[in-house]
Amino acid sequence: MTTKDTLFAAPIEKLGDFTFDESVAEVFPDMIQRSIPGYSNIITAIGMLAERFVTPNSRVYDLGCSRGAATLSARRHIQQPNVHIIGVDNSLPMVERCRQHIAAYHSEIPVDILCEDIRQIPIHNASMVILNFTLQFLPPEDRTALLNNIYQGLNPNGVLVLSEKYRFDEKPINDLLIDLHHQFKRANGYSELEVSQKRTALENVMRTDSIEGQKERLKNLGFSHVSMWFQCFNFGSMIAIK
Ligand SMILES: Nc1ncnc2c1ncn2[C@@H]1O[C@H](C[S@+](CC[C@H]([NH3+])C(=O)[O-])CC(=O)[O-])[C@@H](O)[C@H]1O
Ligand SMILES: O=C(O)C(=O)Cc1ccccc1
Repeated sequence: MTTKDTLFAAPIEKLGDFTFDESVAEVFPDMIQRSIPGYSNIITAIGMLAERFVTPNSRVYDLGCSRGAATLSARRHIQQPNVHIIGVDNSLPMVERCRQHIAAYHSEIPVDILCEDIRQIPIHNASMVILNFTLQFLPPEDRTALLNNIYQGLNPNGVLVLSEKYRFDEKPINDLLIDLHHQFKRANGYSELEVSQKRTALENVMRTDSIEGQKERLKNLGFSHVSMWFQCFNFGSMIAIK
């Protein structure tokens, strides 16, 4: 059912920028599980947070939903009536697989998966918004506007779950955490070549923020409570409550 990620296993002569194309969408569950430390714990916790924060008659947005792992975790745990989940991703190969995956599980809670840019969609009546490793792929200059749109669309006490790869201002710490992440990937079966080719492919498309900068931005937008709830190496997830 899941295809193994070998996309960077052979030497690639002209290494282009990483994109969420057909080949990435096909191997994505294996790729993300072997690449992001704590990924499955974060998916589980998104379900737990949905159970607590999602209110009756409200919406849940999963922005950059890929194949729908966070959407499904949230949907499994929501107990409230009249909730609608909206997943958004601008990669059609992801969206097609996401729709199939979601249709395979029965639930009373409706889910719409939109193939759109998350910078273009209206957000209203949200009790929960999920950005699980998506904001890091937006151009840095577009991030604050999206977070503000989310803030405006959240109901009082609504929650944003924001998971990201982070950079650290102290060089010895940054180097150490990047190195530990690469060791984690090696332990999950990626070769030195796979790690280094993917790192190069991601260089231009994934520009990381600092934890402090992210927290400050969320506070400045008006969020009442902001906290990291998970960190492993240079990956982490925070909650921001309106
Ligand atoms: N501007 C954009 N508009 C819409 N989608 C976008 C945009 N930019 C990137 N994406 C989409 O954001 C997703 C990021 S992956 C999220 C994992 C998922 N949340 C998970 O919980 O499994 C994270 C990763 O690969 O590290 C991809 O599917 C992109 O197509
Ligand atoms: O693989 C990496 O090095 C990452 O930083 C995480 C990741 C996971 C899936 C797609 C793109 C980046």
